[in-house]
Amino acid sequence: MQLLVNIDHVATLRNARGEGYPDPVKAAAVCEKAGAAGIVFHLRGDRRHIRDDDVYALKESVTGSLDFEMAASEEMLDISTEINPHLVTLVPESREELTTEGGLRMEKVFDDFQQRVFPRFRETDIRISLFIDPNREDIELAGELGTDMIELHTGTYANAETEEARRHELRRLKEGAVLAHELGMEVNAGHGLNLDNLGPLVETVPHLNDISIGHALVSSALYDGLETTVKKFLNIMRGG
Ligand SMILES: CC(=O)[C@@H](O)[C@H](O)COP(=O)(O)O
Ligand SMILES: NCC(=O)COP(=O)(O)O
Repeated sequence: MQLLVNIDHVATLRNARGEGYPDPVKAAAVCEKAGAAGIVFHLRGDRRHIRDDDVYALKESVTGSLDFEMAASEEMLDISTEINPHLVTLVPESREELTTEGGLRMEKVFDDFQQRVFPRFRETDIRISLFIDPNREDIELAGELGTDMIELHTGTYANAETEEARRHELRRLKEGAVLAHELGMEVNAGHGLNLDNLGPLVETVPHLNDISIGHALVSSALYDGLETTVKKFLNIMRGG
C-alpha cells in the first residue's frame, strides 16, 4: 500500500491570487521527500486548479508514480498520451460540481471506453484506472473492459454521518476490493480521506495499492506543515 498525494488544492491556493505561489511542483517534491510514493493531479476541463503548465512541470519533476486524473474527453486523451504518466484515472466530471461526486457509471461509459478510450491508451505504456463506486455491477463491467486497476470511490464512506452508515460503507468497500482482486484488477482507493477515516479503511479493506489523498492532507498541512502531515498519513497507513 502506498500514498499518492493529490496536489490540486495547492494550485487552488496559488490561483486565488495569481502570484505564482504556492507552487504545486515544489509541494509535490516535499511530499515525495517525506515518503509519498507519488503524486496525483486532476486536470479539469475548466482548469480551476491544475493548469497545463503544471502538468508538464510535474512530468519533469515527479520521481515516483504520476497519476493523471481526467475526464475521458478528446482534449484530455491528447494531453495525457503526450505526457505519458504512469497511470491515468478516468473520472466522471461535471462543470457545476465542487468536487467529483461519484464513480463512473460503467454501463453508460462501457461502449465508448471500449471503442474510443482504451485503444488510445493501449498504444502507450500508460496504465488505466477507473474511478468507481464499490458496486458489484460496476466492478464486473470494469473487469470485462480489461482495465488494469480500479480506484474505489471512498467519498460515501468519508461522508457517512452515523456509525452504522460508516460500517455499511466499509463493508461495501471491502467486498468491492475482494471482487476486483478476484477479477484480476489492482485496487486503489481515494476521495475524502482524512486523518480520522483513513485508519479504519486500511484496517478493513484488503488488497489496497495506491491511496490518493488531497484536500484533507493539503488542509492539515496549513497547521502542521506538509512534510509532517505526509508522515502522519503514512504512519496511519503503516498501522500507527
Ligand atoms: C477522483 C477524485 O476523487 C478526486 O481526486 C477528485 O477528482 C479531485 O478533484 P478536485 O481536486 O477538483 O476535488
Ligand atoms: N483520487 C482521489 C484524490 O486524488 C484525492 O481526493 P481528495 O482527498 O481531494 O478528496
